[in-house]
Amino acid sequence: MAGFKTDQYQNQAMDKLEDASAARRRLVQRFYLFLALCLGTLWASVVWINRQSEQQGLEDVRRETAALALLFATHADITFRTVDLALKELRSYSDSPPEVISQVIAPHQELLAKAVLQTAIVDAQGMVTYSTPISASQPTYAGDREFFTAHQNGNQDLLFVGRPVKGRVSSMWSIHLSRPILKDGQFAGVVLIALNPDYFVNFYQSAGLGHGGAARMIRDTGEVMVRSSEQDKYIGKVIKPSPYADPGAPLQGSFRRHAQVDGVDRLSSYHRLAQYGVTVVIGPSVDERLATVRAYQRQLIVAAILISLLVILISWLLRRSMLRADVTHLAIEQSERKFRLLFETMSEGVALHRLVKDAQGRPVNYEIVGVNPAFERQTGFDRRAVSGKLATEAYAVAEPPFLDIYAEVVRSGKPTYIEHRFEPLKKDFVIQVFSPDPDHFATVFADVTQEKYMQALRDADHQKLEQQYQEIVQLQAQLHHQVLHDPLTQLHNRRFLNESLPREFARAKRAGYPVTFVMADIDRFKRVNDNYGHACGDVVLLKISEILKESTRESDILCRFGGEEFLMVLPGMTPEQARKKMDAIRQIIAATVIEHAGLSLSVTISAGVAGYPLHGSDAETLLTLVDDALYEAKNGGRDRVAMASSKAPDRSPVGPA
Ligand SMILES: Nc1nc2c(ncn2[C@@H]2O[C@H](COP(=O)(O)OP(=O)(O)OP(=O)(O)O)[C@@H](O)[C@H]2O)c(=O)[nH]1
Repeated sequence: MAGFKTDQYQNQAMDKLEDASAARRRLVQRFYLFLALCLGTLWASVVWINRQSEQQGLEDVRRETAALALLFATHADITFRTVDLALKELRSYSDSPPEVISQVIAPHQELLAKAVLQTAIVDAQGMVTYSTPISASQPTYAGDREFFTAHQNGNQDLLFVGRPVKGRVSSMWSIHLSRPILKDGQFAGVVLIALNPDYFVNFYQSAGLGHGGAARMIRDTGEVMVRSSEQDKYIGKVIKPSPYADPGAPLQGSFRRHAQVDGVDRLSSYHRLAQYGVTVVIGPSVDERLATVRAYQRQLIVAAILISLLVILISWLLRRSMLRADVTHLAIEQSERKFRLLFETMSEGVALHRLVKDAQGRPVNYEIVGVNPAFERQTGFDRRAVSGKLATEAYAVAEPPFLDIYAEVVRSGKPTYIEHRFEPLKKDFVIQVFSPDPDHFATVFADVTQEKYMQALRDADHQKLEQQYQEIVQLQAQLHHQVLHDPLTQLHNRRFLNESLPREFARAKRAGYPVTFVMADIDRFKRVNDNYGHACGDVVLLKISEILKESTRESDILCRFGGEEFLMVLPGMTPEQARKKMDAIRQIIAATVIEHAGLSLSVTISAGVAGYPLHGSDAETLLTLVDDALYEAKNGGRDRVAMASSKAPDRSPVGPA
C-alpha cells in the first residue's frame, strides 16, 4: 500500500521511513564505533602481548646466558687455578732434572690431560730448559714470546694469560698460562703451560647454544681466545671493544647487539675474570632463542589479521546492505514523491479504501483511507471530512455504495468499471476500480457528464438523420413505383414495359421458350363514362385490373397500356394457350357484376393474341400484331379473343360495332 497513501498517510509513512533510516544509520555508526574499539583493543592487546612475550623471552635468555656465563667463568677459573697450581709446583722444581720435573708434573698433566698441549720451563735468558713434549732437538729460544717479556718486564709473581699463539711447527693454536721463576726476588725464567683452546670449545659446545649462538673467551686486550663455533676463523682476532671491556664496567652483566663479525643479533651475558684479564661471553642468537616466541607472536598476528579481516568483511557487508537499504529507501522516497505529485495533481478524482469485514470475513462496509483534490472538486466532499470514515458515515447512506462490486474486485484482483449517474450531483461518472493489495481498493472517478450530454446530442442528431434518410428512401421507392406504375390501377405502365420487354425477349430466346402478348380492351367504355360518370369508369377499370391481376402469374407482366387497354406479356405460354386463358378471363369479366353508387353494371372485353416465335421475333412486331388482332376482335363484334394472323393484317380502319 506504500504507493497509495494520501497526504496524511504519506507523510506518516515518509516520517517512518526517515526515522527508520536515521535509526539504522545511528545503529550502524555505533556498530562501527564498537568494531573500531574491538579492533583497537585487539591490536593493542596483540602488540602488548607480543612485547611482553618478547621481553619475557629476552629475560629468560638473559637469565640463561648469565648462568652460563657464570658457569663458563667458573670453569675457566677452575682450569686456570689448576694450571696455576701446576705452574707453581713446576717452578719449585725448575732446577731439578727433567725426570724429577716430569714426575712432579705428571699428576697435574693427568688432571689436565685433555687441556694441556705443552709444559715448559724457560730460563732467564729465554732458553727452553724443559719441555714436554719435547718440541725440538735443538735448544729453543722463547725469549721473544709474550709470556716471557710480560714476566721479564712485569717483575710480579702473577699468573699471566697470554694471547692465543699458533704453533710454529704444529700450527696448532694454544693459550699460554705462565708464572715467573723468581730467585731472591729476581726474574729467573718462566714456567709455562700451553692449553688447547679446544678444551674450552668442547665445554662451550656442550651448552647447546645453537647455530647462531657463540660462547667466547676474550682477553682484556680484545683478542678472541676461544670461540664455540668457527674457532679457527676467529681465534686471535681482535674484536671491537665491548661493554665489559670498559674498566668501569661491572664484572658481570648482559648486553644486546648485532655482532660485528657475523651480524647476528645476540643477547650476551659476560663474566669477567679480572685476575686473569679474560672475560667469558655467552651470546645465543636472539632470533634462535626467541624462535618459539616469534612463532607464537606470528600466530597471534595471523589470528588478529584474520579476526580483523573478518570484522572488516562484516563491516563491508553491513555497509553494503545499508547502502542497498538506503538506495531502496531513496527509490521508495522518490516513488512516494512522484506518486504524491501525481495523486495531488491528476484531473481524475481518486479515492482509496479499505474493505471492512465482519467476524465471518464478509464485506460489510469500507473505510475511506483518503481522497485527492480532484475528488473534492468532482464530488464536493471535503477530503478531511471523509478521510478515515466509513462509507456509510461519510456519504450519510444506509448501504455502502457499490459494496458488492468493490468486494468482488478485492476478492478476484480483477479491475472493473462502473458507469453511474449521481443524481444529487447531476453528474455522470465512469469509475475505474482496482485493488492494489488485499483488503484495499482504489476508485478513479472520470467525470463524463459533458461527454454523455454531447453523446445524447449526437444520438438525437443521428436519429433525426436516420428518420430523414428513411423518408427519402421511402419517397424514392414511391417515386420509383410511380414512375413504373399506373396511378389508378397500380398495374405496371408502359415505361416499365419498355424497360422489361428487351430483357424478357432475350431470356426467352436464350432459354428457347415462347412469349405471348395479349392486348385486352374494355368494350364501349366511353359509354360507361358517358352514362355513369368518369368515377364509375374508374371503378370499372379497377375491377377489370383486379380480375386480370388475379388471372396472371408472378412471372407475367400485366400493364395498363392505354386508357382502357391492358397488355399481358406471358413468358412460357404459346399463343393458343394464351388465347384460351384470355377467353376464360373474358368470360369471367362478362359474368362479373360491378357495383358502384347503387348501380350494377357489367362490361365485356375484347382481346388480341400474338406470340413469339409463332408470329414474330421482336416486341415491336408483336405489339403491332397484337394490336391488329384486338382490332380484329373489335371488328368481329367485341367480347371475343382474336389470334393474330401470321401475316400483318390489313390496317384499313374498321368502325365500332
Ligand atoms: N373513367 C375513365 N375513362 C377513361 C379513362 N381512360 C380513357 N377513358 C375513356 O375511355 C373511352 C374510350 O373510348 P373509345 O376509345 O372511343 O372506345 P370505346 O368506347 O371503349 O369503344 P370500343 O373500344 O370501340 O369498344 C374514352 O371515353 C376515354 O375518355 C380513365 O382512366 N377513366
